[in-house]
Amino acid sequence: MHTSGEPTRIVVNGYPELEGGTLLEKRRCARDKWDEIRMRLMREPRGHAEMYGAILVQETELTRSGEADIGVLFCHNEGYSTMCGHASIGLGRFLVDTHDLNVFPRRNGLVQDPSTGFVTLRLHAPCGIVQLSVPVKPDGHSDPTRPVSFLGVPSFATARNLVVEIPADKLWPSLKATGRSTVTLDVAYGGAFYALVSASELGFPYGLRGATTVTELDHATATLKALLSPRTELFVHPTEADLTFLYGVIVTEVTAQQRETGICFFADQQIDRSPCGSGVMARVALGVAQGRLRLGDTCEYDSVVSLLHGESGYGFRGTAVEEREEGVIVKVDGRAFYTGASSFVVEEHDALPNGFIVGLPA
Ligand SMILES: O=C(O)[C@H]1NCC[C@@H]1O
Repeated sequence: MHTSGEPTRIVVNGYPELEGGTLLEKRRCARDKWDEIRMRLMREPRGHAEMYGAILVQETELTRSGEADIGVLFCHNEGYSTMCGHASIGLGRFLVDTHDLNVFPRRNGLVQDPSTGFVTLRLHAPCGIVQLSVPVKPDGHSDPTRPVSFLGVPSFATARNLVVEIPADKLWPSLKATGRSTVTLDVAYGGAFYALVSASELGFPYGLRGATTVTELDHATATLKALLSPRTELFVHPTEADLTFLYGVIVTEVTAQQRETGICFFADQQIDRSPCGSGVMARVALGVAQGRLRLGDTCEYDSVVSLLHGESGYGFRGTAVEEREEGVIVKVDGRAFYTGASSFVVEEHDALPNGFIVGLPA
């Protein structure tokens, strides 16, 4: 499927049983024991450097306790993420539409609210529960004309106005031109940790549509990620050590009243084509912490697709729904579409069984 242009390759069949009682243990098992499957599905020649995947996990500790309907692991060009909004939006439609109980054993337990036409389902992601609301047509299929929405895990800011010194040999031309060698940014969690930095802070006074090249943005965000990642005190999750790492850097730009655009570089400098659902959670939580957004406020988020190709209308909306002690509950909505179905094979004599990515270490 794709969500605002960002792909989700949903693994429905053929993935081995994962060891571990909890979803995070299963995530470790996928990484340590079955990583070649991720490589085969994500990387060239079956995938590409920007491919994204969702591996369905029928049984987790939260499906057993009745708190979730199904589990999921997310994967990308480098490993396994802890949250993914765009894939959750696609999965909402897919799980409503599949009637294969081998794929989704609890499918028949889903209930449609007759007053709204929405089906609610609870996805157990590595960061916690993602509660999806999926619009359904009278014929029982998901409705592609209306957005899917989800309520995410509590989101919060961990650093505001953090000044990062860029070493002279790492400065990029646009920052150099400003005469500055520092960048001020924020860090926030939305199921995964993001550094959030405005385009003008990076030295692009005309914003993301200005003279910016993707290469320069790639260099700037990779530099920030390398400088920030060792500062683990910025990425502390209150309960789970496995969630404690910097996942991405989002370059943001305010384009109108409660409307923003941005480019999210995540994992190994993958560029999210969508506005990044978990990034939207982090951005809304930061907006609340800054007093820019209040509970009930909605902000629209455009993405790289609208920046580069002039498309609009396929962004996400983020709403600050509730403030809890652990963080802000953010509602995100967006639209996903089917792109096809595939079967993949690796022949016995294939010299490149696990694929490769041009430009990254094989
Ligand atoms: O929408 C999201 O949250 C994701 N998209 C790719 C990177 C993030 O995991």
